[in-house]
Amino acid sequence: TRSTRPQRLLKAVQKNATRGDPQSVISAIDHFCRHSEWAMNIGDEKVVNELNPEKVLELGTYCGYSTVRIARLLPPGARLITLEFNGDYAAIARQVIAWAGLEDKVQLVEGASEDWIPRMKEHFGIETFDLVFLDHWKDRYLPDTKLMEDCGLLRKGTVLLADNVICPGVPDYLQYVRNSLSYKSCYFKSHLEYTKAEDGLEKSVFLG
Ligand SMILES: O=c1[nH]cnc2c(O)c(F)c(-c3ccc(F)cc3)c(-c3ccc(F)cc3)c12
Ligand SMILES: [Mg+2]
Repeated sequence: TRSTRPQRLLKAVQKNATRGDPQSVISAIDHFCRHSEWAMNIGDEKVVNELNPEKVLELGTYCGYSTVRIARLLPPGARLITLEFNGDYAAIARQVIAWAGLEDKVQLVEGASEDWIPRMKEHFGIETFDLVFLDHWKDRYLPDTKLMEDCGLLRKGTVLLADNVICPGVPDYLQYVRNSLSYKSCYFKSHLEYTKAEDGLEKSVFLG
């Protein structure tokens, strides 16, 4: 049967990127998405870099592109936990992360965010996160944010970074973080990855 897009993306990484070189993995995926097939990676334009997180949670791994983008910048000892619901995506992402040589910094967990968020403390020994990147399913952004609050995983200063707040859009989440007294929120206008359509990131700091 015909290969899947994630499988073709992985082949492009293994063909064009250097093992152990995260930047070459990112460039290979960007090239694949610009010149071969669009894929829902956050892309090379939507960027927020002034953060220095030690403990990062990523909701939605897909093929591991943003995982590599974030993990390559983590200092020794810092950790990124990434949750992926789709087993096929998770299998590809594991190989992309390994090709980048970042498996020591990244823990990829296959399963539903709502099942794993309540288990972060007892299963991973994580008290609170410094950064949460929301890039999974638009209908889960708000409930998972409330669940993280209820599980005590957010501390004063934790940054929530949400992709696709315009396209496809997450109106209920935006309304919440922009109107809640518990968040300081701001919008980073950009474009839908590899296209001219508007999209952007919402950065929301939890105030405790
Ligand atoms: O679902 C997503 N999760 C995370 N990031 C995403 C992302 O960065 C995207 F650009 C898109 C997107 C947006 C526009 C479009 F035309 C196609 C896909 C999606 C998405 C939206 C609706 C779906 F039915 C399927 C995929 C996602
Ligand atoms: Mg996205």
